[in-house]
Amino acid sequence: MNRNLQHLFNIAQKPQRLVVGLMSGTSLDGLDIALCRFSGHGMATKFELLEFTTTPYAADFKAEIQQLFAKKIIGLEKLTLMNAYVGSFHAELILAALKQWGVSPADVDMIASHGQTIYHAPKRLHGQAAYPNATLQIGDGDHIAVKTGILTISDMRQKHIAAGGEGAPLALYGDVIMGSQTGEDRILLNIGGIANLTWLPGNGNGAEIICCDTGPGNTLIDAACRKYFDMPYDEDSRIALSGKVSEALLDALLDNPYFKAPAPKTTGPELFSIAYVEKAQQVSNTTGLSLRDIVATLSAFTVKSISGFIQDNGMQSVKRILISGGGAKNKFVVDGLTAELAPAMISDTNYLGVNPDAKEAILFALLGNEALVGEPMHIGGNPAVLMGKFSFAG
Ligand SMILES: Nc1ncnc2c1ncn2[C@@H]1O[C@H](COP(=O)(O)OP(=O)(O)OP(=O)(O)O)[C@@H](O)[C@H]1O
Ligand SMILES: CC(=O)N[C@H]1[C@@H]2OC[C@@H](O2)[C@@H](O)[C@@H]1O[C@H](C)C(=O)O
Repeated sequence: MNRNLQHLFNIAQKPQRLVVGLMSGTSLDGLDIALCRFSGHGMATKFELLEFTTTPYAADFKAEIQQLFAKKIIGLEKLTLMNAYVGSFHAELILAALKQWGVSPADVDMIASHGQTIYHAPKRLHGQAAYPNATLQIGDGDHIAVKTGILTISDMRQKHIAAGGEGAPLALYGDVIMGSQTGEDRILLNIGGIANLTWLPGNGNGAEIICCDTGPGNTLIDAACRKYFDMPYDEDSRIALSGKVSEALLDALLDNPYFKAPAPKTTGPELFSIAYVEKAQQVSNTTGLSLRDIVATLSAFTVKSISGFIQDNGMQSVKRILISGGGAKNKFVVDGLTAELAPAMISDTNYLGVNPDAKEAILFALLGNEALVGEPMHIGGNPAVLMGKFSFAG
């Protein structure tokens, strides 16, 4: 047997596997690196998070990504260079993390890499009938595999699209495994740049499970903090808590067909950008609003788009909401959700033994494990496919 196939076969036969999961999200705050140990697959998956770190991106790297990020028109040379560069850079960050943890690359069975989303274009956003749903993550897996010497799986979203999905949210497959609880209606809510949630009804009926992007999470709050306060984000919601919500602007922000479209649906900063906010300000005659009131209103927008989705989609019986992602630290948002969705109990995914900051990196490690040893999961009408492309080190 060819040695690469033999290597795959050997790893798939092991009772346990060490997998590094990577996530670099829309917030561009850094690379999340999770070292996990897996056994089993599907609903019988057992995993343990052994190590986790977020390696922050330096300002110049962020600026380079931002030249491409969510932009309709960019330089093709820059894109080509960055595809290779991001893969190679992520490999360096993984090697540094492994060194710090005292783990030899030879002991890691697989890296599962999300890559960096630079453009997300579901049909509802690009609106071009002849073209399918599309999404693009850069940071080629071959560069990670060759530089680290570790088998790498990457580019997970394309198969989801090929099988009829929008390429997201892939959280569905991990949330069903990590969060289902017979007898309790639950929601797993990730508040990253974009917010997404998975509805897990306690009756165990897979056909009723919904996984969907609800709209902006932190992306607009972050963009306003960058633009108006020269700060990367609203730490501990200090700015929002010092401002006042403008109901007129909030109504204008919520007035978009995205919020009325049926689930499942996905979105990104391609739609929810500062331009979106400025247009809503014009429509609602609120261009004179104080900068603090804008941040307060954008924070309320995150709350209302999440709570509105839950109320409009028949999830009012939810007993427990478990939050992950950086938005779990946004007091304004969490308090707002608690008030809107009472009497649901709101906490974070520590309740499940899952570090809320690491959850998405764990998800990609889990999807890699599924691709290697699992079977396609049939959850309602969602694509039932094993996702990702294998890159061999040699
Ligand atoms: N102490 C804090 N107070 C308020 N907000 C915070 C705090 N810490 C982090 N955040 C928010 O969390 C964001 C980072 O979240 P996260 O890492 O989950 O995003 P991401 O993974 O890039 O996004 P996505 O899931 O959309 O890909 C920051 O940009 C900030 O908005
Ligand atoms: C295209 C893309 O990168 N989408 C991200 C983004 O960040 C949050 C939300 O939008 C979600 O749909 C998705 O990521 C998570 C990990 C997912 O697929 O579940």
